[in-house]
Amino acid sequence: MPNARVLIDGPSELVFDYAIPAGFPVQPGCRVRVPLRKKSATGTVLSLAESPQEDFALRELESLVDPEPLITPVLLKTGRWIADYYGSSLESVVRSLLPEAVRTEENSAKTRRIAVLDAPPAEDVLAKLEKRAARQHALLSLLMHAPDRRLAVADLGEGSNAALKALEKAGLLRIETEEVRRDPEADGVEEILESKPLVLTPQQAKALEVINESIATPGKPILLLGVTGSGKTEVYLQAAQHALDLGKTVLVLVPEISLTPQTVQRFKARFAGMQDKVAVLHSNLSQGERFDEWHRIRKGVARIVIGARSAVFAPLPDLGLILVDEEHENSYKQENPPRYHGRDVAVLRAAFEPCAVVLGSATPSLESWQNTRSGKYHLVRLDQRADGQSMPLVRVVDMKLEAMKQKGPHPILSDRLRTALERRLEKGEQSILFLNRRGFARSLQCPKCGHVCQCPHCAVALTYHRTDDRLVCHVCGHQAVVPRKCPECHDPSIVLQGYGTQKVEDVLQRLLPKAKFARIDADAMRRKHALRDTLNAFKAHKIDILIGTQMIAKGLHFPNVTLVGILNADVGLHVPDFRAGERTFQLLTQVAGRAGRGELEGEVIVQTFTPHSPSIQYARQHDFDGFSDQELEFRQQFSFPPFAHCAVLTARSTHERRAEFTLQTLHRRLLENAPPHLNIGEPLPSPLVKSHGQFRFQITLRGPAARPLSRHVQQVLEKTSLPDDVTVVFDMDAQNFS
Ligand SMILES: Nc1ncnc2c1ncn2[C@@H]1O[C@H](COP(=O)(O)OP(=O)(O)OP(=O)(O)O)[C@@H](O)[C@H]1O
Ligand SMILES: [Zn+2]
Ligand SMILES: [Zn+2]
Repeated sequence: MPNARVLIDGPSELVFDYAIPAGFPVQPGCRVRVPLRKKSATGTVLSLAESPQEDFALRELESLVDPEPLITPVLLKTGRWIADYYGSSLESVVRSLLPEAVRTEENSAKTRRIAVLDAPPAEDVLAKLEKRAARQHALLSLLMHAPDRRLAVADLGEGSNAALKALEKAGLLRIETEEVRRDPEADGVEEILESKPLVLTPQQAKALEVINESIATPGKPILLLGVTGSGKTEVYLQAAQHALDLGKTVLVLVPEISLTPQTVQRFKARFAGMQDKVAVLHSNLSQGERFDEWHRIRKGVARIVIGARSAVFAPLPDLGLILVDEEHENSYKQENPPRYHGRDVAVLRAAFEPCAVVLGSATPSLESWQNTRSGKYHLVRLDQRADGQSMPLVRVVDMKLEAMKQKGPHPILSDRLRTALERRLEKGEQSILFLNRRGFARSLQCPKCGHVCQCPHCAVALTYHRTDDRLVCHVCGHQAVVPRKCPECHDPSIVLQGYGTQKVEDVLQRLLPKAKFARIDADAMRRKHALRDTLNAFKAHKIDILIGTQMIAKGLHFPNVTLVGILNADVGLHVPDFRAGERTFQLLTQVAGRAGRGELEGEVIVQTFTPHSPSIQYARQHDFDGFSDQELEFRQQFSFPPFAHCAVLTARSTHERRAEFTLQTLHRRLLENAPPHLNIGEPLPSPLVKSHGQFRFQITLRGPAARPLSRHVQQVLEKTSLPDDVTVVFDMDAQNFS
């Protein structure tokens, strides 16, 4: 007799085996009620298996919570693959498959009572009631004229209960219970106008045809490489419509819901006619809303689901199409267990379903690109802008020369960019200024001794925030007062180095006093709806110049923007990560792509201290092929992805020595019986040596095949007992090397 292995709900990750009573239709993925100590609890069946020891009697399952398994067989299969590939516990995977809100019973469906009139009452009954029971008569008349002859009891007024009871007893009406959807959009202030499909360009039509064929007969994953403004979104919309027309459902993944308001908006607008069939899964849904949306999806009521990474597990039945927008974004990689890559899981799920899957980007990841070269993926290109506009002209300004000219080490604005901004103001056109923030914040440095104010917990420079005159750590949030003199040498002339978006805004305000500015960065966008409001104001041309960080690089479309300035293009190049060049190329191409998206021609000005770096030069020429050719050569030469799988093993502890020692032990064991061609790096301090009060050491592993690498590390971890105060993290296909 097999037993059921059950993951008990609750934070403690308990897993127990239970005997299955005869005739109980239990399957993996079922929700069950089980005895636990002296109480009963709920949980999820992970698997059915013979227990190794038969000598003690297992307790029996009490009951099934839902008659059918909540986790579909395809998702359970996907989950097992994730657990194996990424070296995560199956429990952590099940937690992703069934969100907390769905597993907790308190969130059970919300219901309300409805009075239903199946048929209008006979004339004489009505007449009698009119004389003897005015209240009952009034209720019946109300119901007779209500839509579908149904009314919520709560809407009938306080004093109606007795009358309702009497009518129900007399068999004149029924009271039934109905589920109420906790609708996250219910208080929606946004009015959505339905958009109509556009007539496609020949390239778009060809792309749509390939996708539609794949919806009918799922085959290889499709990589849609379309330059910025080529109309990828329109292709997604029409492909989604096609899948719906065939009675199938659609899953749309975006990098982050809050950062892609325009993409989400366009899906809402196109499917405005069936708004109750669209589910948008954001991170700020209440538990009740999440519960309801999940069940609407599971039952097939919601036909299109839009969400970030974790929506890849949305339990859509009859899935016909998965769209992964901006597939190159590293926010698809989950940085907590299970550390899966949402795009890769989407491809896998599509193979299991089977259904069509489309990965779209203007700057595909080199992993996906290499998959088209090796024939694993099908490549479809859109190499022209949909509105026939040319790609914007990109000029590169050497800031070393500018620094000499302006006689200061950190010029913010070159003469060329300033003149260009002025010209736009005169013509009533809009501009976007982009500031690359990675590793380049505003820090406090002593000009005499060079001391930099650092976070005591993270060993990174603290950033100055003017609004509250404080120093803040951008890793852990630690705050400190601004010193009036250098803590090291007591010199009072301690000064600010570098600049942030605030500084840029101040300088510009001085140089261009007539212009209206707005800032988009994590600080300015903390207020709810701040991003949406600012973007709307920009669209309505209440703002001339928008200044922002990474947050403005994605999917924005403003026809009146003719100038994009990139203030410090090369900052991201100087980080210890083999993808630094790729990231810089992607960012520059995406940001440059915001210019010239309307009738007017666009111009891009890139300020850099390293004007000849390949990432900048290829981005300047909009040359993805050129960039990827030379970058792939470098990757192949040094055995980096996509020619190898790369993983990071990190040990963290508040005790520096213990973290280091643990990692050295693991390193020794990894070297024993290693699979062939596995490259095991030396144990080293992580680039971010200390974070949140913990010291960090790491080993980078590279190997030609994923499974042998992942299994080898898992085997070593299983047979090594770790000290309690050391945490070891295994990150397969790591995206983050800090
Ligand atoms: N067939 C078409 N005819 C006319 N206009 C179109 C067509 N397809 C798309 N457009 C318009 O072209 C503009 C750019 O399209 P869209 O934003 O879909 O491009 P994209 O490839 O998704 O861009 P990005 O990757 O830069 O976000 C939009 O205003 C869109 O409405
Ligand atoms: Zn810190
Ligand atoms: Zn000093």
